[in-house]
Amino acid sequence: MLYAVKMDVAIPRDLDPEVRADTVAREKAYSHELQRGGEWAHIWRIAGQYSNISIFDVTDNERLHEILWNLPLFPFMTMEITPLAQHPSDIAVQT
Ligand SMILES: O=C(O)CC1=CCC(=O)O1
Repeated sequence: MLYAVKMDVAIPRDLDPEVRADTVAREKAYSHELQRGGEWAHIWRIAGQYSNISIFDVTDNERLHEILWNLPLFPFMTMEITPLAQHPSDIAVQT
């Protein structure tokens, strides 16, 4: 199942700089691991914002929840999740 996830990051300005750097580094490593495994299919920066739009290719809602819940930056994010279905006009899937 495919999902588009918009993640808006808001790290408190008074967070200890070492904790911030460690959390961001762990977020990157976690994301890379999931990208290599194929479940985090795309990640795009939204220009001018500390936000991204990502595409996840996962088995079900529970797996998506598990992935998102375990993001190191999860406590500092708000998310908007959109389930995706094939579009009938997509030439890649027309028969
Ligand atoms: O910077 C972001 O948009 C948050 C984030 C998600 C994966 C990652 O490495 O950073």
